[in-house]
Amino acid sequence: MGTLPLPHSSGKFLTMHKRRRKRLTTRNLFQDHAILDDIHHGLVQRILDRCSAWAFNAFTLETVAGGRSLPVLCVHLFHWYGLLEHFQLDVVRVWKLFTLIEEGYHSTNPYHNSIHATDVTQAMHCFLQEEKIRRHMTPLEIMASLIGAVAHDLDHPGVNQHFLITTSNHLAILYQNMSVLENHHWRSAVGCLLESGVAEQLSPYRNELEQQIRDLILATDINRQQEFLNKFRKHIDDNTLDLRLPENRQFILQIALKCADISNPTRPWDISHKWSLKVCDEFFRQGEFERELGLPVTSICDQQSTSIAKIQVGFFRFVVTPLFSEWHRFLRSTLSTHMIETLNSNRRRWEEQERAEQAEETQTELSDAEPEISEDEEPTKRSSEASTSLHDFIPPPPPSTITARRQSLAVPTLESLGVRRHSVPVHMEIPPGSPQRHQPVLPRTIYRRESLPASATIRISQGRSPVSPQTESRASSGLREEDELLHYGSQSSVVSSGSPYHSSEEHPDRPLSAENLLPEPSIASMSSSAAIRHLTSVLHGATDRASGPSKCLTRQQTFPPPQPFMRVRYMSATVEMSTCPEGDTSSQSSHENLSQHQPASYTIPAIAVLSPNNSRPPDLLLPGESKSFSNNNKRETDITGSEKDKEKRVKLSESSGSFCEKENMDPRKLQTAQSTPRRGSAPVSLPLSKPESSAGGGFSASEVQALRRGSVPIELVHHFRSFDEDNGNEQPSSGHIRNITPVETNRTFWLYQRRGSAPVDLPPSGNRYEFTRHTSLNGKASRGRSNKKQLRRRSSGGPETVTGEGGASDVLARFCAQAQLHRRPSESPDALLARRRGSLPLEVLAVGHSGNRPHPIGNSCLLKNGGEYFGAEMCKA
Ligand SMILES: Nc1ncnc2c1ncn2[C@@H]1O[C@@H]2COP(=O)(O)O[C@H]2[C@H]1O
Ligand SMILES: [Zn+2]
Repeated sequence: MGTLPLPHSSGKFLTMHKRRRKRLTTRNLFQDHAILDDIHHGLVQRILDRCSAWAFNAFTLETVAGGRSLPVLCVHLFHWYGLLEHFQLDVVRVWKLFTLIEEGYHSTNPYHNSIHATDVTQAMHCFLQEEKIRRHMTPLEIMASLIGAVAHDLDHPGVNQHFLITTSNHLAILYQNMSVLENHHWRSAVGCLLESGVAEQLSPYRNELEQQIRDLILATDINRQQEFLNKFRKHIDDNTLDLRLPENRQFILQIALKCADISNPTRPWDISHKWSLKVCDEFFRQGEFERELGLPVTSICDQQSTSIAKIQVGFFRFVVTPLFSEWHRFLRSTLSTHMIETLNSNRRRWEEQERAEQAEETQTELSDAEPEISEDEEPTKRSSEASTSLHDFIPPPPPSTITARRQSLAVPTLESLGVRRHSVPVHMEIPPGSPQRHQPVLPRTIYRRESLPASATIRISQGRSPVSPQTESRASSGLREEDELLHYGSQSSVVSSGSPYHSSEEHPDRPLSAENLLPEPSIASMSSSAAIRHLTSVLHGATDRASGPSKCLTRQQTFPPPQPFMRVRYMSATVEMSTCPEGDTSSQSSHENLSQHQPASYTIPAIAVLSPNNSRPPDLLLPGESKSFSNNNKRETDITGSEKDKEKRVKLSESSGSFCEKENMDPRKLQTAQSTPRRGSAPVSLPLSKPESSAGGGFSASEVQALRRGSVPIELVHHFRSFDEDNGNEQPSSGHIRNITPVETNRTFWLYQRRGSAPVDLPPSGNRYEFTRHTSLNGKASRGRSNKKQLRRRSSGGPETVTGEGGASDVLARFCAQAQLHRRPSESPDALLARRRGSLPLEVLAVGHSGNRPHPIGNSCLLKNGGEYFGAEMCKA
């Protein structure tokens, strides 16, 4: 057997440090004047005001927040719960934390992107508001829940654990095939906490916080569904969930996050449907990767043999309904009743669609001449016809899994070494040099054969290959060989010595490489063996040290350091900030390593400059009377503390100088820009002449149209109409849009110039530009990037662009009117132009701009207004 010149493990693992970054939001608009704003402040506020409603639409928030729904929602919630005040957190660091998390999501994933994180976090927030839960939770638990929810899929590569194991991805090796993704998500979350400096501010609580986040994120491993469900059922049966006990609270939060993670089927149909399409898009994309790699295609990822409706019916039936039934049994609330009803109604719609598809298929089959099916083809055909089964979603654990389940990062046992699963199909005997390696030479059945322990390999290869009579009959009943084989340990972990294909060190020529086939090298490329050793030692070292959260593991330690310029975008002032304040000497070598790449100092986002005071608005405090909150917390609400704080932040802002406008620019151009500061979101080529006087000293509509770039996507109008209808509000939507609470002009942040939204290198406005969506089905658009200058949306698959035709001008006019509202009376048009309003005076939106008073924990305000939770039917009822 010759050696195959395959790309071996020197590939870069492009995860958080080097993925394509979100770009500035620029929407598609085929009009002479660019009239789109990054952020629609009033709309953002309006959505945030209703973010406790189950009808929440994360896609809409993503659109109106200019692709920043994640930090906008999270900072808002942190403030709303009073966590900033309670833990004396610097809002700048908190903003940075959520920005890092947002950046850590792959915007190219159709489903596992930052909008999913926003959605899950909002669902978690709704659950935290449930009376049964709310009254027991401590601030630390609330904070852990929010961070756990928002980071629960951080740096998700858009393929599942099975794919990572099959392609011997270094993460699978690092985490020994156990909750591979979930382990990675929580380690990445810890990295963000450290890098943002929030961990430093939380040092008294850090161990506990990290532990809670870990428990929460690891619980989202869908492979552990049955384990949690059984335990949950038993608790409810025995009535043993006394939430005064911390361990019970932790367990309920785990269940809550699991529910939040798969709550999309319980959302109103239009939202739920959209999520269904997105998740299937991602499944099918993985199926394409598998096919390209010549791997057996995972059944639910095989677009040729299944359908979206089939997947949904299976998922609703086998995964969501069992969990939500128990969740409802536990909560017995209006919300849980509503969720179950919506789930059932959505499920009926998918079942209907599935029936229609089947009827169509039958008709086609009847009208076509039936081709003869050979014996060999039979199983494939049958399996493709079979409906989705439980094990397509949740592989059954091996018998010993529940009791002997290995903790993440546990040292492998001899037994586990003995049962290592090969990462190639056991029947696949393709010589290393063969060009067939990269071709789908296997008969395209859905049988997975790659995950066998050595013993099983032998047994099966000696038997009637590839399908035993038993499995054949299972296949015809919708179950597959893989279901059987999974009992050999799909969850059994592995570190590997036995496998000829395992270690990149011993076998640099990998039998299969995804690296050169996949458009996103982040999915499949491998770390070098040295890197793996290093990573493992860092992680194991960290675990061993504290048998808990690591003190000094930063993202830079886990992966190569971020390129410095990537951070600059978010910065305007520079402060010295140690990434590892504890200075744990045991990890010094890693730090030394890193320091070579790391910039000596960290910077803080422009918001410190934009609004020095908004980190602690006086009206948004956690209620002192909350009993649970007084536990183990040293709240300082005295004036001295506040003053000190203010001073500290003002200092930060002073040091920032005039950099505040430049976070959206290519840092290489910063210097030039300093002398010619940008002036907001108008296209740079737009002549900024002073308009003729108009009535009331403002702009005429056409002038404003020429000057503003903002507009609102048409579908937002529909959204607000339907949102209000859903919530039993009869006011027409146009009225709502006109009545959006205007930004209060006396707010501090209006004193600051807005941050621009037009990329500085935008070509002159006379040209027509090509705008592209960031993602498309199967990410193809993003793969075939041309050299042309393209403006990409920052958001990933949020609701779409607006063309500015027809109704858009109407909407625009209203927004122009709003623009006038925002003016200060004495302000000249030039001053208006000079003021920059876009790019998120971030928490300003979420915090400073809040029209409503908060609903702190312990306050039953939201529950009183129960209609806010639900859609129209509930309200009417
Ligand atoms: N509507 C859906 N249809 C099918 N699978 C889903 C759906 N929603 C979520 N999932 C799956 O459930 C998993 C829950 O954990 P993840 O978010 O990691 O990945 C999710 C998807 O794989
Ligand atoms: Zn998820």
